[in-house]
Amino acid sequence: MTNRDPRGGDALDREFDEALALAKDPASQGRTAQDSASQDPAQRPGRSSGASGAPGPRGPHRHRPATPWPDARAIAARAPRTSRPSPTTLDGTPVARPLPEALGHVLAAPLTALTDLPSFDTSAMDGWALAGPGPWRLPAADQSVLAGHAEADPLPDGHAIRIATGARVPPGATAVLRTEHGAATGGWLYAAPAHPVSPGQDIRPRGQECRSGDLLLPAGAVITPVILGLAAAAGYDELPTMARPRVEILVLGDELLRQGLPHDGRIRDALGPMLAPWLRALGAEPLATRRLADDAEALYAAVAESPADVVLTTGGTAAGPVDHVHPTLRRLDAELLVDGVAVRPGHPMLLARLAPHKHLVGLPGNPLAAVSGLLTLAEPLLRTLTGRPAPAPCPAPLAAAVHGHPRDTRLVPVVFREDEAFPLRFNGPAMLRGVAVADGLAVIPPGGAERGTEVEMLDLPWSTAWPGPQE
Ligand SMILES: Nc1nc2c(c(=O)[nH]1)N[C@H]1C(S)=C(S)[C@@H](COP(=O)(O)OP(=O)(O)OC[C@H]3O[C@@H](n4cnc5c(N)ncnc54)[C@H](O)[C@@H]3O)O[C@H]1N2
Ligand code: MOO
Repeated sequence: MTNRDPRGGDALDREFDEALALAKDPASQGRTAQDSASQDPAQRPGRSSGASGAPGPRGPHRHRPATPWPDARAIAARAPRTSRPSPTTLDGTPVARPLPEALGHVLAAPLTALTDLPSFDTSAMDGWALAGPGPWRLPAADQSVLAGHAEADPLPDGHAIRIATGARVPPGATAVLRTEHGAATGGWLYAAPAHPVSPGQDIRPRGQECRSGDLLLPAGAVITPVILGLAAAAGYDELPTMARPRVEILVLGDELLRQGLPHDGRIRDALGPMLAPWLRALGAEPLATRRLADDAEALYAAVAESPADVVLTTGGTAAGPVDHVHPTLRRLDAELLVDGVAVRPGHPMLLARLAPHKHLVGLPGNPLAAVSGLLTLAEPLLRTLTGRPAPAPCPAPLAAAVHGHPRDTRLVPVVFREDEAFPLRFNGPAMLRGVAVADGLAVIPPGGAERGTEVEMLDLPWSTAWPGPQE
């Protein structure tokens, strides 16, 4: 929202530089934001969650005590658990989806095999099914056992018959001889001397991969194309999936244009196009992306009336004259679970409970700060709501030293090359240029990290399937 304090993202950099200077000043060493706030009662919270100890939505922002970044993520991941009857689906009922529609959803129940796989003894190669030691007598007519046909007649000892890959092996057959390893002459089949036949060779026995009832996948697996294939092979026509949390995106700001070039102090909305597909990749169902003017009443009505499980706002989180998110939350008597996070960029981000089953994530307006809020608060919240497991930590060594903030965690876009994470330029709070080419975001602890230090990495979810049509 442009018509307020014009500090914006550059102010962060100034604040950051000031903070670095402060950190070098021995007189200020060790004085934290928490300390500053505890000396100033005006900074203390209004209504806030006991879970987080996060401050309320009042007061200026510069020295507001912020929730440490790891705690903020943990609070977001826990938030739905305290208010939902079941951790599996939004109302506890799985949604059955036909296989073609199940891609990218989360399995709501373990996937158990409905059949043996293979479901019959099958030939692994094109060649001959044979019984006992050779040579083997071939049928008078040119007969073959083909895939997809009923079981062939039993094969007597000393006999062979042509067989195709995937065909049912006739009863009595003891092995399959590959076409290239045998010779048929004068009604007899001979194995090449270099390829003597061993019992069971090139027969896939029934149940080799699984028996009916075997556990193939646990509940909580994200359904990939391969899982669709496995489920079909195992006899499924539809899969039980978790209900997806519905998300409504409210993009705030009079200055935002939906098309064309920036002009007259107005800029393009960079978040509207990004958020719905990103949220879909995180397993949510975006209901709508609404652009709202800087109007307190419009925001109040939109949040109060939203049918979504999660309302996601962008902009308006700070302390400017048209930053309406905090006043709106106060008016709705929302419970602030996180109000400001000790992370750069993105520190004004917030998480509130509007009702037992309805949460609001407030992302800052600066685009990289919004990405930071998405990964810090929306991702763990949606992970719990969708029943997805927490990603396994995958730290990587930094290919270069990264300056840290004295108190706050930093999230820095990186690319991976030869097992090292290379920090990218263009990582300012208002910039998407770095993160657009990034493989992930490095989590830089307060104080920074030297070259070679292993730091946590946040994955970008582009490898995840995208359920449903794109907006
Ligand atoms: N007095 C203070 N001012 C600010 C603080 C603070 O602590 N005290 N924090 C700064 C930080 S850090 C950030 S981040 C921003 C967050 O501001 P808001 O969430 O209120 O966002 P806006 O003011 O609406 O916008 C900030 C900036 O981002 C641009 N913007 C907004 N929406 C979009 C969009 N959809 N696409 C592209 N760009 C967008 C907007 O034009 C502004 O330039 O507050 C600082 N101020
Ligand atoms: O500067 Mo703010 O950190 O962009 O979140």
